[in-house]
Amino acid sequence: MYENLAIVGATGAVGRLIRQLLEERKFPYKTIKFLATKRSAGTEITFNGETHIVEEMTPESFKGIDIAIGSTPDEAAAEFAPWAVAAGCIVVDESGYWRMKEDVPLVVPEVNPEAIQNHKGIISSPNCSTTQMVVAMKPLHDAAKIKRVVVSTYQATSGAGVVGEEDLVEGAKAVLNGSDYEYKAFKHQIAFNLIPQIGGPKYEGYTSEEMKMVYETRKIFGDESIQVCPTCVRVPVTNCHSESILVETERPISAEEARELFEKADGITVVDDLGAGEYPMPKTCTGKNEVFIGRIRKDISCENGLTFWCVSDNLRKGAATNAVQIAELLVRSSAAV
Ligand SMILES: NC(=O)C1=CN([C@@H]2O[C@H](COP(=O)(O)OP(=O)(O)OC[C@H]3O[C@@H](n4cnc5c(N)ncnc54)[C@H](OP(=O)(O)O)[C@@H]3O)[C@@H](O)[C@H]2O)C=CC1
Ligand SMILES: N[C@@H](CC(=O)OP(=O)(O)O)C(=O)O
Repeated sequence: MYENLAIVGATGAVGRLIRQLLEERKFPYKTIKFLATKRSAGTEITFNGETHIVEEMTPESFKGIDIAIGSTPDEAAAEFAPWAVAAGCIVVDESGYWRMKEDVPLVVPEVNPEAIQNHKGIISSPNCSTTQMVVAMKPLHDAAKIKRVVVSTYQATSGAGVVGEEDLVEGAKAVLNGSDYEYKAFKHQIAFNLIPQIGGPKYEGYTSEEMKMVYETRKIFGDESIQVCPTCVRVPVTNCHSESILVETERPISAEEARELFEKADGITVVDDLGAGEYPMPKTCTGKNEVFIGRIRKDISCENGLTFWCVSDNLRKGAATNAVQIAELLVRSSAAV
């Protein structure tokens, strides 16, 4: 039984939502502790009506813990996961640090739930832009094998954590007031602007965020032949990542067939009526756990192409919801033993 939980990075943008989701989904537990850095140690958190005090994470924090859900920066994840595993705990990690390591399953429950069985103590949750894209790809890939994907992202500022959210709001106020504001999460002004760079240079002019979409997609589908060409852009939207996705499949898929496949798929909601002005938008998808799809249409430039618009809450399905779903899979698998 997995009944003793630790939430690592409990005070961050993703950590706050993990707490909320565990409450919303009535996640079963006996004990729970909330960990962060010295900066937040001592902060009071109310969880399921009880007051908890945030503790500073140390190697001893994981004694007696069965599952730790981590949403910390990469460096902290690199440090704490081995401590937790040594203490006999299973780590569900949100950071980028463990995702591509051998022996670490990279799991999206709607796509490859079976992969959790191969864990050796650490299970990773993918990058937020990758997660919503692979949920959308799954029914099309099953039906007609996706050979190639061209994706452009429109990523919200909450993707850069609590500081990213503040930068947009405070930066916009500064522009409107004519005052100065020093951006903390972004290299350029994000208010009333777009930034076509997320992450540092990584490969052949692509950024680290873009290459995560390439490598993680292949690992999740267990298919190294899938070609992905991404462009990741930061936009002045507080929450929800949007993506324009074009897939090329082995056999042609009509818009009608794609709509049916999406409608039947786990974790997808179709909102698609161009005439009525209905399609997913960040404003309507924020606070929801699904991946929303609209603007489904044939690629008029290519016989086997299909294109659509995809929006999802990056802090929920892109991070916290996916991690909590993985923890739920673990709990279900332990109950089945
Ligand atoms: N935001 C998003 O859309 C997504 C984020 N992720 C990943 O999730 C992780 C967290 O992101 P996010 O919530 O946005 O980031 P935030 O900066 O908002 O929060 C970071 C959290 O980690 C804690 N932390 C930092 N260093 C340590 C440490 N050494 N030991 C213990 N706790 C530490 C912080 O504690 P303190 O309050 O004390 O500083 C805080 O609770 C990152 O790896 C990110 O890449 C993944 C998918 C999507
Ligand atoms: N980099 C993403 C969010 C994120 O944290 O991704 P990752 O977990 O891969 O570092 C964004 O800024 O929108």
